[in-house]
Amino acid sequence: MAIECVTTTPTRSDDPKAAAVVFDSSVLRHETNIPTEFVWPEHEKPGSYAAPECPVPVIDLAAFRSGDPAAVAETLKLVNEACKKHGFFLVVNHGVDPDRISDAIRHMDRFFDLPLSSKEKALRKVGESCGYASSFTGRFSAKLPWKETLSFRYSAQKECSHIVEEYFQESLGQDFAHIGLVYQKYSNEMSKLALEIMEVLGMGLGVNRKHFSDFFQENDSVMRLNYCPPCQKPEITLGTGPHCDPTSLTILHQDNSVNGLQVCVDNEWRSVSPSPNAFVVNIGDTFMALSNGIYKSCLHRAVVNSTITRKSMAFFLCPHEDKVVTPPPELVDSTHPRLYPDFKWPTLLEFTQKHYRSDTDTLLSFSAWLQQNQTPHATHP
Ligand SMILES: C=C1C[C@]23C[C@H]1CC[C@H]2[C@]1(C)CCC[C@@](C)(C(=O)O)[C@H]1[C@@H]3C(=O)O
Ligand SMILES: O=C(O)CCC(=O)C(=O)O
Ligand SMILES: [Fe+2]
Repeated sequence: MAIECVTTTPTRSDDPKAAAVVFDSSVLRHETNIPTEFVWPEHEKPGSYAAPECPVPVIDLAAFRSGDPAAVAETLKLVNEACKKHGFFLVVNHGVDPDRISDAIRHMDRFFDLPLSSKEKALRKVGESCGYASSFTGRFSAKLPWKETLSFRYSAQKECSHIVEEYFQESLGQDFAHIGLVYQKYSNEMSKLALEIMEVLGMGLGVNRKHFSDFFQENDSVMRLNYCPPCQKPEITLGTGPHCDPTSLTILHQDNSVNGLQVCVDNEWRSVSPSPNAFVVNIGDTFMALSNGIYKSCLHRAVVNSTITRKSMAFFLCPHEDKVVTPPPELVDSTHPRLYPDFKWPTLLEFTQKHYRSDTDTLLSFSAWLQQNQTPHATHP
C-alpha cells in the first residue's frame, strides 16, 4: 500500500510557547508512552509500513575522473535524470579515506554518550544553526524529531583551516581537541568531495565544468551529526521530519547497519538503504535556485526503530556569505524564466532558523518573505 508523502504547515521556529520538553534519551527510551510533542499527526506518522527501495543511481567518481568519454557521458546521463526527478544519487569510488569515515562515526558515541549536562555546554543558541540540540525542544512546539544533533560550522577558507577543532575545544574543553581533529579531517574530505560533485553537476547542466565548483571554492558549510536513539513506538514518531534541505548539496553517511532515510518519489515514501562504500548525495533548495529549478530539492525524512540507535552524518554545502545565489545565464531564457529571486545564503539560513521550519515549500515561502521584507529596488525575477 503506497503511503502518500503529506506534510502540514510547519510549527513556527523558536515558538515561545514551545514547552521545554527535555529529550534525555537515556530516560525517554524506557518510558511506555512518549510525550505527545513527539507524536506526529496521523497523515505524517510513518506507521510500520516497510517502504520499498528508492531507485537512486550509483555514480562512480573514478569512472568520471578517468575522462573516458563513454564513462563521463554515462555519469552525466545518470546524474541528470536523478537530479531532474528527485535530486538523490549515490557516489562510490569517492576517494574519501575509509578511516576518516569510521573515525567520525565512531566518535559520535564519544559525544552523545555524555551526560545531558555536559552536552548542554555546546547547546545551540536561539536563532543559530550550530551547537547541540536535543530534538529542538524549545524551538518547535510540536512534531519534535526523535533525535539529538550536534552541528558545527566548516569553512574552506585558508584562514579557517582549524575552525572545527577550535569549535570543539572552545565549546567542550581541551579533552575534546582530538574529537575536533577527527571532524576537521572528515569535513575537509567532505568539502573536497563536494567541489568534485559540483563539477559533475556543472557538466550535467551544460554549463562550464568549473562554474559551480568555483562558486563553492570558499564554502562556509554546516556539518551535522544526527543521533536517533531507539524509540519504543517508532511507528508514531520521526527521527527527522519531512523536509527539503535548504542548503546547496548534502553528502550523507548513514551508519551501515541501520536503515532510516526515506525519499518522497512519485508521491510515495521510498527507502534509501545504507551502502557501506557509498555516500548519499542530494540537491538542496539553494542549488535548486542556482539551477533555476532544473535540478530538484526533494522531500525526505528519517524514520527510527525500536532496537538500535541510528547515526548519520550530513555535510551541508553552503556558499560563502558574500556569494549571490543566481543561476548562470545559460540556464535562463524565454522558455526558462527565473523561478527564484537573487539572494545570499545567510538570508535563507536566517529564514529557516527564525521564521520557517524547512519543508517542501521553503523556497517559495522564502521568495514571498523576501518580497515582503525587501526594499522595492531589490532585483526580482
Ligand atoms: C541549515 C540547516 C538547517 C537544518 C540543518 C541545516 C540543513 C538542513 C536543515 C534541517 C535538517 C531540515 C529539516 C528540519 C531541521 C530543523 C532539522 O530537522 O534539523 C533542519 C535543520 C535546522 O533548521 O536546524
Ligand atoms: O538522518 C538521515 O538519514 C537524514 C537526515 C536529514 O535529512 C538531514 O539531517 O537533513
Ligand atoms: Fe535532509
